[in-house]
Amino acid sequence: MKQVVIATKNKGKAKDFEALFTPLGYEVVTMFDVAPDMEIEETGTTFEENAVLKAETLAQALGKLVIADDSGLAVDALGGEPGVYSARYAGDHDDEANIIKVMEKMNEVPDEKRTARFCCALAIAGPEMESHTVFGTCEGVILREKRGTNGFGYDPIFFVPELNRTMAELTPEEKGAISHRGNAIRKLAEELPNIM
Ligand SMILES: O=c1[nH]c(=O)c2ncn([C@@H]3O[C@H](COP(=O)(O)OP(=O)(O)OP(=O)(O)O)[C@@H](O)[C@H]3O)c2[nH]1
Ligand SMILES: [Mg+2]
Repeated sequence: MKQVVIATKNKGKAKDFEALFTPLGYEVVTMFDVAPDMEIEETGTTFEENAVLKAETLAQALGKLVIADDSGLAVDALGGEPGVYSARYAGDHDDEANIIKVMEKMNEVPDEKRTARFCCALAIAGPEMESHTVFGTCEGVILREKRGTNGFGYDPIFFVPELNRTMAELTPEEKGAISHRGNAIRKLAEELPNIM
């Protein structure tokens, strides 16, 4: 089976990528498989910078084509927070603490001002190419309580108006069809013939 290497250690992301790449005939390989001991510090201030950092670091180590994802939640009423700090907003990769922090900060924010978007920068890097990034978003509204158990991160409080469900109430396939990650992957697929 053809493989696609994703520079991630996030199992939720890996599942999202599997839902998107398996139908195309690709096996998703992550850092757990190819570089379990590697730690890549995310020192960038934008999603794009961090995605390139992750993709180039792993591509260089493996001598292979690699895709990386840097993503997060941008809440309008919080001036775009948690943004690039989404994974470490309250506790490091503590989804529950991160959700509680967002909900507490938004306690006084009325329903019509609770708009937000998920953002995803994907970078593709390899030994014989210039790195390239694409960006995908998904618009939604932050709820006052959690709904659903699928997905990861902030999915249970991210309501998608068109589907009348939270991200955590969608199957991986349904999420992929509308998510920031799915939108970014579709853009990358469109641009691939021009960049390689
Ligand atoms: O509810 C969510 N549904 C999503 O679809 C989603 N995508 C991103 N996020 C949040 O943003 C952080 C990314 O930070 P991030 O790009 O640095 O990834 P990460 O540190 O988790 O893994 P890695 O890929 O860096 O190894 C994640 O941890 C989450 O908190 C999401 N939350
Ligand atoms: Mg990270």
